[in-house]
Amino acid sequence: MAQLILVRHGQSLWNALNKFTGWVDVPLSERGRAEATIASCRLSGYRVNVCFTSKLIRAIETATICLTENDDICGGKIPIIKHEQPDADWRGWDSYDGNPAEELPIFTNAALDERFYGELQGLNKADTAAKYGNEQVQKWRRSYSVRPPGGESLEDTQQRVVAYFNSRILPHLRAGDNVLIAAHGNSLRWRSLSFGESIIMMLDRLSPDEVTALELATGVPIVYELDAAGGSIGKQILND
Ligand SMILES: O=C(O)[C@@H](CO)OP(=O)(O)O
Repeated sequence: MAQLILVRHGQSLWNALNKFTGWVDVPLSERGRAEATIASCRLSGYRVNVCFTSKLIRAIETATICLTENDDICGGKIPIIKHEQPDADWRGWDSYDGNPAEELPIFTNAALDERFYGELQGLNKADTAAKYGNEQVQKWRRSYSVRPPGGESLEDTQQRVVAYFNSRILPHLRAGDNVLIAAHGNSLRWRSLSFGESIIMMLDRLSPDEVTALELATGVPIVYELDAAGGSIGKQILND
């Protein structure tokens, strides 16, 4: 049995300003870093074997704070960030095979990035609602299939997240590793997770309406207990 821990990044500087952020790489605010520290405390007693984050700094910061402010979580290992998608001018600068006995990998991949908000990125959410109407903005933000102008729908986001989850993360869970994923509101707002050809892993049995209404708090870990097949047999939200 393995544990899957999901955490939405702590508050970013643009969350604080109520701006559409998407793929814009905005760091955590002071409050966001404090939220990640609190998440780390709430995870005391839990043990993580491998971590996955998006490529965005707010998720990476959250993961590193969670894993370094509480020694127990890594079981004494050193977390090492491993970029799965090096930049075009990468010259092997972070090349290192690693030592699994001493190090805990934090894999970063754009597949876990926030939903791409296209032309809305950088705009204030309240100003945008005043300009286009609440209903339209709510559709862009929370409907399942509607894309914001030039951006991704929740469905588009979910497809890339689930494909990555199945190929990279699920094998770790099946092998019994406890996994921490630090990512984003829309990349964690999964309706279901498929396992191979069939959907056998319904972490939360949510309808499309329920999934779009789901709001994840920043910096609050959600722990799923999984059975050997990867099905959810328990869920705990660590918010107190
Ligand atoms: O701006 C964003 O990237 C996201 C998360 O903060 O916003 P929303 O809540 O509208 O999905």
